[in-house]
Amino acid sequence: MSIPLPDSRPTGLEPVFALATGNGRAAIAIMRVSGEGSGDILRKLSGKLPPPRRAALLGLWRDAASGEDHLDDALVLWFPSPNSYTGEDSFELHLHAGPAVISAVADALVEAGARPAEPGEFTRRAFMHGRIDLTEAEGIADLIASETEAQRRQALSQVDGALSTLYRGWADRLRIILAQQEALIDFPDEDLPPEVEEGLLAEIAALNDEITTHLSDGNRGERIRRGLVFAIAGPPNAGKSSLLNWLVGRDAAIVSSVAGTTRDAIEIAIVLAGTKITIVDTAGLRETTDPVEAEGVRRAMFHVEHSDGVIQMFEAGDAPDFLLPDAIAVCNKIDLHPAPAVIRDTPVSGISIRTGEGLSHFQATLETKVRALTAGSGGPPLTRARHRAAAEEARTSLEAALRLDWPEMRGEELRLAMRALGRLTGEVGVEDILDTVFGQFCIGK
Ligand SMILES: Nc1nc2c(ncn2[C@@H]2O[C@H](COP(=O)(O)OP(=O)(O)OP(=O)(O)O)[C@@H](O)[C@H]2O)c(=O)[nH]1
Ligand SMILES: [K+]
Ligand SMILES: [Mg+2]
Repeated sequence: MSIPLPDSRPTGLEPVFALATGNGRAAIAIMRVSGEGSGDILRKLSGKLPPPRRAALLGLWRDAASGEDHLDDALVLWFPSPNSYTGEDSFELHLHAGPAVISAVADALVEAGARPAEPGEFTRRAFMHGRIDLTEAEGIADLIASETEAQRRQALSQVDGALSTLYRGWADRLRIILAQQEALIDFPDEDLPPEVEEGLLAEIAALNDEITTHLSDGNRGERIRRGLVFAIAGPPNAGKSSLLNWLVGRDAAIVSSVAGTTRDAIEIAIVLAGTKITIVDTAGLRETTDPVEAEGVRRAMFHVEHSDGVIQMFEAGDAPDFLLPDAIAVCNKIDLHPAPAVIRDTPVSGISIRTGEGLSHFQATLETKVRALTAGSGGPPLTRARHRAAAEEARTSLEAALRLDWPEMRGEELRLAMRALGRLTGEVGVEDILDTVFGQFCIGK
Protein backbone atom coordinates (compact mmCIF):
# COMPACT_ATOMS: atom_id res chain seq x y z
CA MET A 1 0.00 0.00 0.00
CA SER A 2 1.39 3.40 -0.86
CA ILE A 3 0.90 6.35 1.39
CA PRO A 4 -0.75 9.22 -0.50
CA LEU A 5 1.31 12.40 -0.67
CA PRO A 6 -0.19 15.43 1.02
CA ASP A 7 -1.97 17.79 -1.32
CA SER A 8 0.56 20.51 -0.67
CA ARG A 9 3.46 20.96 1.68
CA PRO A 10 4.52 24.28 3.19
CA THR A 11 7.98 25.51 2.31
CA GLY A 12 7.94 28.56 4.52
CA LEU A 13 8.81 31.29 2.02
CA GLU A 14 6.59 34.30 1.45
CA PRO A 15 4.67 34.45 -1.83
CA VAL A 16 6.34 36.37 -4.65
CA PHE A 17 5.09 37.25 -8.13
CA ALA A 18 6.55 38.34 -11.44
CA LEU A 19 5.67 38.50 -15.08
CA ALA A 20 7.19 35.43 -16.72
CA THR A 21 6.75 36.84 -20.22
CA GLY A 22 8.53 39.87 -21.65
CA ASN A 23 7.45 43.45 -22.10
CA GLY A 24 6.14 44.74 -25.40
CA ARG A 25 3.02 44.10 -27.41
CA ALA A 26 1.73 40.54 -27.06
CA ALA A 27 -1.57 38.69 -26.78
CA ILE A 28 -0.87 36.92 -23.51
CA ALA A 29 1.14 37.82 -20.43
CA ILE A 30 1.92 35.12 -17.91
CA MET A 31 2.02 36.19 -14.26
CA ARG A 32 3.59 33.64 -11.96
CA VAL A 33 3.08 33.48 -8.19
CA SER A 34 4.97 31.16 -5.83
CA GLY A 35 5.35 30.68 -2.09
CA GLU A 36 3.47 29.65 1.00
CA GLY A 37 -0.10 30.89 0.92
CA SER A 38 -0.28 31.08 -2.88
CA GLY A 39 -3.47 29.01 -2.76
CA ASP A 40 -5.17 31.58 -0.52
CA ILE A 41 -4.15 34.37 -2.89
CA LEU A 42 -5.56 32.53 -5.90
CA ARG A 43 -8.75 31.84 -3.97
CA LYS A 44 -9.03 35.52 -3.10
CA LEU A 45 -8.71 36.55 -6.76
CA SER A 46 -10.74 33.83 -8.45
CA GLY A 47 -12.99 32.55 -5.68
CA LYS A 48 -11.74 28.96 -6.02
CA LEU A 49 -8.80 26.64 -6.72
CA PRO A 50 -8.93 24.85 -10.06
CA PRO A 51 -7.85 21.19 -10.15
CA PRO A 52 -4.02 20.89 -10.01
CA ARG A 53 -2.14 21.28 -13.32
CA ARG A 54 -5.34 21.61 -15.37
CA ALA A 55 -6.00 24.77 -17.30
CA ALA A 56 -9.18 26.55 -16.16
CA LEU A 57 -10.74 29.74 -17.48
CA LEU A 58 -11.57 31.86 -14.44
CA GLY A 59 -12.67 35.40 -13.76
CA LEU A 60 -10.25 37.43 -11.63
CA TRP A 61 -11.34 40.10 -9.17
CA ARG A 62 -9.52 42.28 -6.70
CA ASP A 63 -11.67 40.45 -4.17
CA ALA A 64 -13.73 37.63 -5.63
CA ALA A 65 -15.83 37.29 -2.48
CA SER A 66 -17.30 40.77 -2.88
CA GLY A 67 -17.20 40.59 -6.68
CA GLU A 68 -15.44 43.93 -6.50
CA ASP A 69 -13.33 45.18 -9.43
CA HIS A 70 -13.34 42.62 -12.24
CA LEU A 71 -9.69 42.54 -13.47
CA ASP A 72 -9.62 40.02 -16.31
CA ASP A 73 -10.76 36.58 -17.43
CA ALA A 74 -7.66 34.41 -17.44
CA LEU A 75 -6.45 30.91 -18.03
CA VAL A 76 -5.31 29.72 -14.61
CA LEU A 77 -2.91 26.91 -13.73
CA TRP A 78 -2.57 25.78 -10.12
CA PHE A 79 0.59 23.84 -9.15
CA PRO A 80 0.44 22.61 -5.55
CA SER A 81 3.78 21.83 -3.88
CA PRO A 82 5.96 19.91 -4.49
CA ASN A 83 5.03 19.51 -8.16
CA SER A 84 5.90 22.98 -9.37
CA TYR A 85 8.92 24.72 -10.86
CA THR A 86 9.94 26.10 -7.46
CA GLY A 87 8.74 23.12 -5.45
CA GLU A 88 6.35 25.52 -3.65
CA ASP A 89 2.64 26.10 -4.03
CA SER A 90 2.44 28.24 -7.12
CA PHE A 91 0.10 29.33 -9.89
CA GLU A 92 0.16 30.99 -13.28
CA LEU A 93 -2.29 33.53 -14.66
CA HIS A 94 -2.39 33.74 -18.45
CA LEU A 95 -3.68 37.30 -18.74
CA HIS A 96 -4.68 39.48 -21.64
CA ALA A 97 -1.40 41.32 -22.11
CA GLY A 98 -2.61 44.91 -21.82
CA PRO A 99 -0.35 46.98 -19.54
CA ALA A 100 -3.42 48.09 -17.56
CA VAL A 101 -4.48 44.49 -16.98
CA ILE A 102 -0.98 43.54 -15.84
CA SER A 103 -0.63 46.42 -13.42
CA ALA A 104 -4.14 45.93 -12.00
CA VAL A 105 -3.41 42.25 -11.35
CA ALA A 106 -0.01 43.15 -9.83
CA ASP A 107 -1.75 45.60 -7.46
CA ALA A 108 -4.29 42.95 -6.49
CA LEU A 109 -1.48 40.45 -5.79
CA VAL A 110 0.29 42.94 -3.51
CA GLU A 111 -3.00 43.61 -1.73
CA ALA A 112 -3.44 39.87 -1.28
CA GLY A 113 -0.03 39.59 0.40
CA ALA A 114 2.51 38.80 -2.34
CA ARG A 115 5.56 40.89 -3.16
CA PRO A 116 7.41 41.37 -6.48
CA ALA A 117 10.10 38.72 -7.02
CA GLU A 118 13.82 39.49 -7.19
CA PRO A 119 15.72 38.56 -10.38
CA GLY A 120 16.15 34.79 -10.49
CA GLU A 121 14.11 34.28 -7.33
CA PHE A 122 11.89 31.50 -8.74
CA THR A 123 14.91 29.51 -9.89
CA ARG A 124 16.72 30.24 -6.61
CA ARG A 125 13.76 28.76 -4.76
CA ALA A 126 13.79 25.73 -7.08
CA PHE A 127 17.45 25.30 -6.10
CA MET A 128 16.77 25.80 -2.37
CA HIS A 129 14.00 23.22 -2.42
CA GLY A 130 16.24 20.71 -4.20
CA ARG A 131 14.33 20.70 -7.49
CA ILE A 132 17.54 21.49 -9.39
CA ASP A 133 21.21 21.83 -8.56
CA LEU A 134 23.41 24.83 -9.23
CA THR A 135 24.69 23.70 -12.65
CA GLU A 136 21.10 23.09 -13.77
CA ALA A 137 20.08 26.55 -12.52
CA GLU A 138 22.97 28.06 -14.49
CA GLY A 139 21.86 26.05 -17.51
CA ILE A 140 18.39 27.61 -17.25
CA ALA A 141 19.93 31.11 -17.22
CA ASP A 142 22.04 30.20 -20.25
CA LEU A 143 19.07 28.70 -22.09
CA ILE A 144 17.05 31.89 -21.58
CA ALA A 145 20.00 33.90 -22.89
CA SER A 146 20.81 31.55 -25.78
CA GLU A 147 20.98 33.13 -29.23
CA THR A 148 22.67 30.42 -31.28
CA GLU A 149 22.19 26.71 -31.93
CA ALA A 150 25.43 25.86 -30.14
CA GLN A 151 24.43 27.89 -27.06
CA ARG A 152 20.96 26.34 -27.02
CA ARG A 153 22.23 22.77 -27.29
CA GLN A 154 24.88 23.27 -24.62
CA ALA A 155 22.53 25.03 -22.21
CA LEU A 156 19.77 22.46 -22.66
CA SER A 157 22.11 19.58 -21.97
CA GLN A 158 23.19 21.37 -18.79
CA VAL A 159 19.55 21.90 -17.78
CA ASP A 160 18.98 18.19 -18.37
CA GLY A 161 21.74 17.43 -15.86
CA ALA A 162 24.75 16.52 -18.01
CA LEU A 163 27.24 18.43 -15.83
CA SER A 164 25.35 17.56 -12.70
CA THR A 165 25.59 13.82 -13.46
CA LEU A 166 29.30 14.11 -14.20
CA TYR A 167 30.09 16.06 -11.03
CA ARG A 168 27.88 13.91 -8.81
CA GLY A 169 29.54 10.80 -10.24
CA TRP A 170 32.92 12.18 -9.19
CA ALA A 171 31.63 13.08 -5.74
CA ASP A 172 30.19 9.55 -5.29
CA ARG A 173 33.52 8.00 -6.19
CA LEU A 174 35.41 10.34 -3.90
CA ARG A 175 33.03 9.49 -1.06
CA ILE A 176 34.00 5.82 -1.39
CA ILE A 177 37.70 6.76 -1.57
CA LEU A 178 37.28 8.83 1.59
CA ALA A 179 35.60 5.94 3.41
CA GLN A 180 38.49 3.66 2.48
CA GLN A 181 40.96 6.27 3.62
CA GLU A 182 39.16 6.51 6.97
CA ALA A 183 39.46 2.75 7.29
CA LEU A 184 43.22 3.06 6.74
CA ILE A 185 43.37 5.69 9.46
CA ASP A 186 41.30 3.67 11.91
CA PHE A 187 43.13 0.39 11.38
CA PRO A 188 46.92 0.54 11.53
CA ASP A 189 48.51 -0.58 8.23
CA GLU A 190 49.86 -3.85 9.63
CA ASP A 191 46.28 -5.11 9.82
CA LEU A 192 45.51 -4.37 6.17
CA PRO A 193 47.11 -5.86 3.07
CA PRO A 194 49.17 -3.31 1.05
CA GLU A 195 46.82 -3.77 -1.92
CA VAL A 196 44.22 -1.72 -0.09
CA GLU A 197 46.36 1.40 -0.09
CA GLU A 198 47.60 0.77 -3.65
CA GLY A 199 44.04 0.42 -4.88
CA LEU A 200 43.07 3.59 -3.07
CA LEU A 201 45.90 5.57 -4.66
CA ALA A 202 45.00 4.19 -8.10
CA GLU A 203 41.41 5.36 -7.58
CA ILE A 204 42.57 8.85 -6.60
CA ALA A 205 44.89 8.99 -9.62
CA ALA A 206 42.09 7.88 -11.99
CA LEU A 207 39.72 10.54 -10.66
CA ASN A 208 42.48 13.13 -10.86
CA ASP A 209 43.08 12.19 -14.51
CA GLU A 210 39.42 12.57 -15.40
CA ILE A 211 39.18 15.99 -13.79
CA THR A 212 42.37 17.03 -15.59
CA THR A 213 40.91 15.94 -18.94
CA HIS A 214 37.72 17.85 -18.15
CA LEU A 215 39.77 20.97 -17.39
CA SER A 216 41.96 20.77 -20.50
CA ASP A 217 39.09 21.26 -22.92
CA GLY A 218 40.50 24.35 -24.61
CA ASN A 219 37.70 26.38 -22.94
CA ARG A 220 35.20 25.18 -25.53
CA GLY A 221 32.16 25.32 -23.22
CA GLU A 222 32.99 28.82 -22.05
CA ARG A 223 33.62 29.82 -25.67
CA ILE A 224 30.25 28.55 -26.88
CA ARG A 225 28.53 30.23 -23.96
CA ARG A 226 29.98 33.71 -24.47
CA GLY A 227 30.72 33.38 -28.20
CA LEU A 228 34.05 33.55 -30.00
CA VAL A 229 35.99 36.70 -30.83
CA PHE A 230 37.90 37.00 -34.11
CA ALA A 231 40.07 40.04 -34.80
CA ILE A 232 40.86 41.16 -38.34
CA ALA A 233 44.41 42.51 -38.32
CA GLY A 234 46.96 43.61 -40.89
CA PRO A 235 48.56 46.62 -42.56
CA PRO A 236 46.54 49.71 -43.56
CA ASN A 237 44.44 49.40 -46.71
CA ALA A 238 44.59 45.59 -46.79
CA GLY A 239 40.80 45.63 -46.92
CA LYS A 240 40.05 44.75 -43.28
CA SER A 241 37.01 47.00 -43.00
CA SER A 242 35.81 45.78 -46.39
CA LEU A 243 35.99 42.20 -45.09
CA LEU A 244 34.12 43.11 -41.90
CA ASN A 245 31.35 44.69 -43.98
CA TRP A 246 31.15 41.61 -46.17
CA LEU A 247 30.99 39.26 -43.15
CA VAL A 248 28.25 41.22 -41.38
CA GLY A 249 26.35 41.94 -44.60
CA ARG A 250 26.15 45.71 -44.22
CA ASP A 251 28.17 48.92 -44.36
CA ALA A 252 29.25 48.85 -40.71
CA ALA A 253 32.76 50.31 -41.04
CA ILE A 254 34.11 53.16 -43.16
CA VAL A 255 36.04 51.92 -46.19
CA SER A 256 38.32 54.32 -48.05
CA SER A 257 41.54 54.38 -50.01
CA VAL A 258 43.14 56.48 -47.25
CA ALA A 259 45.58 54.35 -45.26
CA GLY A 260 44.74 54.59 -41.56
CA THR A 261 40.99 55.00 -41.98
CA THR A 262 39.98 52.79 -39.07
CA ARG A 263 41.01 53.94 -35.58
CA ASP A 264 38.49 52.57 -33.11
CA ALA A 265 38.05 48.81 -33.00
CA ILE A 266 34.61 47.98 -34.42
CA GLU A 267 32.98 44.90 -32.91
CA ILE A 268 30.00 43.22 -34.58
CA ALA A 269 28.46 39.86 -33.68
CA ILE A 270 27.35 37.36 -36.30
CA VAL A 271 26.36 33.69 -36.23
CA LEU A 272 28.65 31.29 -38.03
CA ALA A 273 28.47 27.48 -37.92
CA GLY A 274 25.72 27.84 -35.30
CA THR A 275 28.07 29.78 -33.02
CA LYS A 276 28.11 33.41 -31.96
CA ILE A 277 31.20 35.16 -33.34
CA THR A 278 32.18 38.73 -32.62
CA ILE A 279 34.25 40.12 -35.49
CA VAL A 280 36.57 42.97 -34.53
CA ASP A 281 37.83 45.25 -37.27
CA THR A 282 40.99 47.03 -36.16
CA ALA A 283 43.28 49.88 -37.17
CA GLY A 284 45.93 49.04 -39.76
CA LEU A 285 49.19 48.06 -38.07
CA ARG A 286 52.02 50.47 -38.84
CA GLU A 287 54.49 52.88 -37.24
CA THR A 288 52.84 56.26 -36.92
CA THR A 289 53.44 59.65 -35.33
CA ASP A 290 49.73 60.49 -35.23
CA PRO A 291 48.74 59.97 -31.58
CA VAL A 292 45.14 59.02 -32.43
CA GLU A 293 46.21 56.43 -34.97
CA ALA A 294 48.88 55.17 -32.54
CA GLU A 295 46.14 54.57 -29.96
CA GLY A 296 44.20 52.70 -32.66
CA VAL A 297 47.24 50.50 -33.32
CA ARG A 298 47.62 49.85 -29.59
CA ARG A 299 43.98 48.75 -29.42
CA ALA A 300 44.45 46.58 -32.50
CA MET A 301 47.33 44.78 -30.79
CA PHE A 302 45.20 44.31 -27.67
CA HIS A 303 42.45 42.63 -29.71
CA VAL A 304 44.94 40.43 -31.54
CA GLU A 305 46.22 39.21 -28.18
CA HIS A 306 42.82 38.73 -26.54
CA SER A 307 40.76 37.19 -29.31
CA ASP A 308 40.06 33.49 -29.88
CA GLY A 309 41.24 33.73 -33.47
CA VAL A 310 42.92 36.21 -35.80
CA ILE A 311 42.22 36.83 -39.46
CA GLN A 312 45.58 38.14 -40.65
CA MET A 313 44.99 40.14 -43.78
CA PHE A 314 47.34 41.54 -46.38
CA GLU A 315 47.24 42.74 -49.99
CA ALA A 316 48.27 40.65 -52.94
CA GLY A 317 51.80 41.72 -53.87
CA ASP A 318 52.57 42.74 -50.27
CA ALA A 319 52.98 39.44 -48.39
CA PRO A 320 53.96 39.72 -44.70
CA ASP A 321 57.31 38.50 -43.34
CA PHE A 322 55.65 36.57 -40.56
CA LEU A 323 52.28 35.08 -39.66
CA LEU A 324 50.72 35.19 -36.22
CA PRO A 325 50.44 31.75 -34.65
CA ASP A 326 47.17 29.99 -35.55
CA ALA A 327 46.00 32.94 -37.66
CA ILE A 328 43.89 32.48 -40.77
CA ALA A 329 46.00 34.06 -43.52
CA VAL A 330 43.97 36.04 -46.04
CA CYS A 331 45.37 37.71 -49.13
CA ASN A 332 42.97 40.34 -50.53
CA LYS A 333 42.78 42.10 -53.92
CA ILE A 334 43.60 39.07 -56.06
CA ASP A 335 41.81 40.97 -58.83
CA LEU A 336 45.02 43.07 -58.95
CA HIS A 337 47.80 40.56 -58.25
CA PRO A 338 48.03 36.79 -57.71
CA ALA A 339 48.09 35.52 -54.11
CA PRO A 340 50.78 33.20 -52.72
CA ALA A 341 49.38 29.71 -52.05
CA VAL A 342 51.27 29.35 -48.76
CA ILE A 343 53.39 31.48 -46.47
CA ARG A 344 55.73 29.59 -44.13
CA ASP A 345 53.75 26.35 -44.54
CA THR A 346 50.46 28.10 -43.76
CA PRO A 347 47.87 27.96 -46.56
CA VAL A 348 46.64 31.36 -47.69
CA SER A 349 43.04 32.20 -48.61
CA GLY A 350 43.17 34.35 -51.73
CA ILE A 351 40.14 36.66 -52.01
CA SER A 352 38.88 39.69 -53.81
CA ILE A 353 36.22 41.57 -51.93
CA ARG A 354 35.73 43.64 -55.07
CA THR A 355 34.88 40.67 -57.36
CA GLY A 356 33.78 38.16 -54.71
CA GLU A 357 36.34 35.60 -55.80
CA GLY A 358 37.51 33.22 -53.06
CA LEU A 359 35.08 34.57 -50.46
CA SER A 360 32.98 31.43 -50.07
CA HIS A 361 36.16 29.38 -49.70
CA PHE A 362 37.38 31.84 -47.07
CA GLN A 363 34.08 31.57 -45.21
CA ALA A 364 34.38 27.78 -45.20
CA THR A 365 37.90 28.11 -43.75
CA LEU A 366 36.57 30.41 -41.03
CA GLU A 367 33.75 27.98 -40.21
CA THR A 368 36.23 25.11 -39.95
CA LYS A 369 38.25 27.19 -37.49
CA VAL A 370 35.13 27.96 -35.45
CA ARG A 371 34.26 24.27 -35.28
CA ALA A 372 37.80 23.39 -34.25
CA LEU A 373 37.64 25.94 -31.42
CA THR A 374 34.30 24.68 -30.10
CA ALA A 375 34.39 20.97 -30.92
CA GLY A 376 35.24 18.47 -28.27
CA SER A 377 35.10 14.82 -27.58
CA GLY A 378 33.79 12.99 -24.57
CA GLY A 379 31.68 14.43 -21.81
CA PRO A 380 29.88 17.72 -21.40
CA PRO A 381 32.18 20.75 -21.13
CA LEU A 382 32.31 23.08 -18.17
CA THR A 383 30.74 26.39 -19.11
CA ARG A 384 31.74 28.91 -16.45
CA ALA A 385 34.81 30.23 -14.66
CA ARG A 386 33.08 29.08 -11.46
CA HIS A 387 33.19 25.45 -12.65
CA ARG A 388 36.81 25.79 -13.68
CA ALA A 389 37.86 27.24 -10.32
CA ALA A 390 36.13 24.53 -8.29
CA ALA A 391 37.36 21.67 -10.51
CA GLU A 392 40.89 23.07 -10.32
CA GLU A 393 40.64 23.20 -6.55
CA ALA A 394 39.51 19.57 -6.45
CA ARG A 395 42.41 18.58 -8.67
CA THR A 396 44.95 20.47 -6.54
CA SER A 397 43.74 18.62 -3.44
CA LEU A 398 43.75 15.23 -5.17
CA GLU A 399 47.30 15.82 -6.37
CA ALA A 400 48.34 16.76 -2.86
CA ALA A 401 46.63 13.62 -1.56
CA LEU A 402 48.64 11.52 -4.00
CA ARG A 403 51.90 13.03 -2.72
CA LEU A 404 51.12 12.63 0.99
CA ASP A 405 51.97 9.39 2.80
CA TRP A 406 50.60 10.31 6.19
CA PRO A 407 47.02 8.98 6.20
CA GLU A 408 45.53 11.80 8.28
CA MET A 409 46.92 14.46 5.97
CA ARG A 410 45.83 12.58 2.88
CA GLY A 411 42.38 12.29 4.40
CA GLU A 412 42.30 16.05 4.93
CA GLU A 413 43.17 16.75 1.28
CA LEU A 414 40.49 14.30 0.14
CA ARG A 415 37.95 16.11 2.28
CA LEU A 416 38.98 19.42 0.69
CA ALA A 417 38.55 17.86 -2.77
CA MET A 418 35.10 16.64 -1.69
CA ARG A 419 34.15 20.16 -0.65
CA ALA A 420 35.28 21.57 -3.99
CA LEU A 421 33.16 19.00 -5.86
CA GLY A 422 30.20 19.78 -3.60
CA ARG A 423 30.51 23.44 -4.48
CA LEU A 424 30.23 22.60 -8.18
CA THR A 425 26.70 21.30 -7.79
CA GLY A 426 25.89 23.69 -4.95
CA GLU A 427 25.68 21.06 -2.23
CA VAL A 428 28.08 22.80 0.15
CA GLY A 429 29.56 26.20 0.88
CA VAL A 430 27.84 28.21 -1.82
CA GLU A 431 25.90 30.80 0.20
CA ASP A 432 28.42 33.46 -0.80
CA ILE A 433 28.01 32.85 -4.55
CA LEU A 434 24.23 32.46 -4.78
CA ASP A 435 23.62 36.18 -5.16
CA THR A 436 26.08 36.27 -8.05
CA VAL A 437 24.60 33.21 -9.77
CA PHE A 438 20.94 34.18 -9.46
CA GLY A 439 21.49 37.92 -9.81
CA GLN A 440 22.31 37.23 -13.48
CA PHE A 441 18.79 36.02 -14.15
CA CYS A 442 16.01 38.21 -15.39
CA ILE A 443 13.06 39.02 -13.16
CA GLY A 444 10.36 36.40 -13.62
CA LYS A 445 12.68 33.39 -13.79
N1 LIG B 1 41.03 46.27 -56.04
C1 LIG B 1 40.52 45.97 -54.85
N2 LIG B 1 40.36 46.93 -53.95
C2 LIG B 1 39.83 46.61 -52.74
C3 LIG B 1 39.44 45.30 -52.47
N3 LIG B 1 38.95 45.28 -51.20
C4 LIG B 1 39.05 46.53 -50.73
N4 LIG B 1 39.57 47.34 -51.66
C5 LIG B 1 39.84 48.78 -51.53
O1 LIG B 1 40.95 48.95 -50.68
C6 LIG B 1 40.85 50.19 -49.99
C7 LIG B 1 41.06 49.96 -48.49
O2 LIG B 1 39.98 49.20 -47.99
P1 LIG B 1 39.62 49.21 -46.45
O3 LIG B 1 38.61 48.16 -46.25
O4 LIG B 1 39.32 50.57 -45.99
O5 LIG B 1 41.02 48.74 -45.85
P2 LIG B 1 41.45 48.64 -44.31
O6 LIG B 1 42.37 47.51 -44.21
O7 LIG B 1 40.27 48.65 -43.45
O8 LIG B 1 42.24 50.00 -44.14
P3 LIG B 1 42.58 50.80 -42.80
O9 LIG B 1 41.35 50.93 -41.98
O10 LIG B 1 43.05 52.13 -43.30
O11 LIG B 1 43.65 50.04 -42.09
C8 LIG B 1 39.49 50.74 -50.33
O12 LIG B 1 39.64 51.71 -51.33
C9 LIG B 1 38.72 49.54 -50.86
O13 LIG B 1 37.73 49.89 -51.79
C10 LIG B 1 39.59 44.29 -53.47
O14 LIG B 1 39.28 43.13 -53.32
N5 LIG B 1 40.16 44.69 -54.63
K1 LIG C 1 41.66 52.36 -45.64
MG1 LIG D 1 39.68 49.86 -41.91
